[in-house]
Amino acid sequence: MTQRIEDYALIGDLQTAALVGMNGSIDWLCLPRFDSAACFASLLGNKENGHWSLAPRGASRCTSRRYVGESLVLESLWETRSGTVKVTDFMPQRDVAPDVVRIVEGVSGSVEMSATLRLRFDYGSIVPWVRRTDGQRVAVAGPDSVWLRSISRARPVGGELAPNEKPLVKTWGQEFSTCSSFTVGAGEKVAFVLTWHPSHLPRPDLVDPFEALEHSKADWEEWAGLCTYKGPYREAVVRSLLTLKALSYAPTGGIVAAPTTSLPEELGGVRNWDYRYCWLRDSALVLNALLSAGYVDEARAWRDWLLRAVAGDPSDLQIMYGVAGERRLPETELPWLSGYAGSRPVRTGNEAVQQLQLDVYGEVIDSLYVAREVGLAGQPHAWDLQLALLGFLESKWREPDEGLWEVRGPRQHFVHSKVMAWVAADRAVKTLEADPSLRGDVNRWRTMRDEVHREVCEKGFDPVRNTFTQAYGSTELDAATLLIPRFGFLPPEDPRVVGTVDAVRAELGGDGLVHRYSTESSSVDGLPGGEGTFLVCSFWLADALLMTGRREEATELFERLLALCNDVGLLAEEYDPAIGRQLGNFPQAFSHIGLVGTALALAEEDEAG
Ligand SMILES: OC[C@H]1O[C@H](O[C@H]2O[C@H](CO)[C@@H](O)[C@H](O)[C@H]2O)[C@H](O)[C@@H](O)[C@@H]1O
Repeated sequence: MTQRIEDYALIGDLQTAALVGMNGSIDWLCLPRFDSAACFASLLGNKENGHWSLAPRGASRCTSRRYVGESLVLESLWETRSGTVKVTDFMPQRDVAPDVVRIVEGVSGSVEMSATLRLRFDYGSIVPWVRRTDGQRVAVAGPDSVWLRSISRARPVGGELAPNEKPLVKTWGQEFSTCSSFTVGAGEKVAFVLTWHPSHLPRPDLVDPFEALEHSKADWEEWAGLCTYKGPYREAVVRSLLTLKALSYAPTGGIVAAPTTSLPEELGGVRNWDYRYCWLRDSALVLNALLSAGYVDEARAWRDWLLRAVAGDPSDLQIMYGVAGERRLPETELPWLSGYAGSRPVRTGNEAVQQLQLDVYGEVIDSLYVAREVGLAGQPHAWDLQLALLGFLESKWREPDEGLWEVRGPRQHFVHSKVMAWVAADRAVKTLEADPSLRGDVNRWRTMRDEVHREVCEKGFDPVRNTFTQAYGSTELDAATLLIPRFGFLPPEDPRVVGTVDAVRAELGGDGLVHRYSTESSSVDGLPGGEGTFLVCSFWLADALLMTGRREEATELFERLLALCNDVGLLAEEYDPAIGRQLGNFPQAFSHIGLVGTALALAEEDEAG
């Protein structure tokens, strides 16, 4: 595909999401859930793998676009020689069936529009059987059916328009696609509604696109209005929060790491992973970000999702689950897709599900601790769960693991994993100290906390270079060690913290941003090739600079990162400064969590004087 990753904008309905390009093409859409097979997969291949384009005839890129207010309703403006049109794209919050609505509105003059709907089920591999019924087009293949309907509406502009003057949408089949053409004048509107439905069920109820638009705007605006953050960079913060909300799966409270799979971490490379699942780590951090902006309902929904997902023996805890808590996420490759910019393989599922990542215990226990601190009423079994997780961690923390970066090389004693084991024990101690009525032996967790601390400082710190290392006995560095002061493992003014911040910046820096670790040798992650700078790590660097008293540098870095957001405020996982492009899955929760965290930290510092 020729579109850059940052040329896409996100629309979604809290169960799945679509990517709309600046060229007017929806190139990614999985129905009915985030992790369902895509029916538009040209993002990871070519036009034949499914897309839905809608643009003025002959135009290749919209003039400008924006989200309407604080919503996920996308408005693209197309100025052409003959006139101007506005295209509004959104997914109404779901009643039963998922819909994608596209409304074309004439702004001035008269514009000839053309549209091509090429549905290819099962990630671009299955051409459906398309027929016309009840004035609609329906595409059917196996379990899937998709209905397409167009509705025209003329609005009087300086005079009455007779019904037969409504824009006429001509639709025809061509090359196993549905094509349309029509002309819109000022004030006229043409809406398309695409609806997915299980193919064995009768035709779904139809939504009114114009009413749905008003509801969608109102729903998103109402949600955004609950944000308690009023400080600087509010617009970027709210956009990030809306994006995080859009990554949550409303029926269960699960939160996906990103709505895409296999957007590459290196153009043409193999680091292409499926992020349409709920990582405990990513979700716990999303939760903290939402809580910090006043969103307690989401925290409750995720806490309840967590309790259901991890129910059972703590030794069976997985580092990620499906959106409804599914445990099997087998990794496979889709050989028929050529990959984004030729980056193969395209994968679905994620083998990292099998890994031991000790940090997740710390992240989960910390987020439940934060939730309790901000007043989320505890559930009796939430504390039982934490005790079970702590018991398991107590028996495991001395073992090597795959760490938060999910390396596919050999297990190591990752410093960040151990620090997060310390966090788990520390939060248990604090919880029991605050509420002695809770079941548990506070001294047991104090002992564990002290032992982990001692070991990390002895084995994970290089006194010669004055920095924490990536793993015990390793000479590699890791940007995750920037989190040491944030989680309270050491105070920010500790010389070992300051030394680590400087060393990470010097050795992992890339044009002012940071890589998560060095990929020069594949011995760490077991993968060939390299990757871009990691955006959440760059936000962590800004946080660490702020905490260590370098406010000006922190602000400068934060503003640099803000400038990397695309035109509608979205960030992928990584950024390659050499080619000036976003890389990796998009939009990624991690990056937006980073943005919210740093903005709020800067504001807090301001307030503190
Ligand atoms: O780099 C190799 C690994 O990359 C992915 O993991 C990354 O994304 C996760 C979801 O945001 C995040 O939790 C993790 O910290 C990141 O390293 C991929 O999912 C892995 O399969 C892969 O081994």
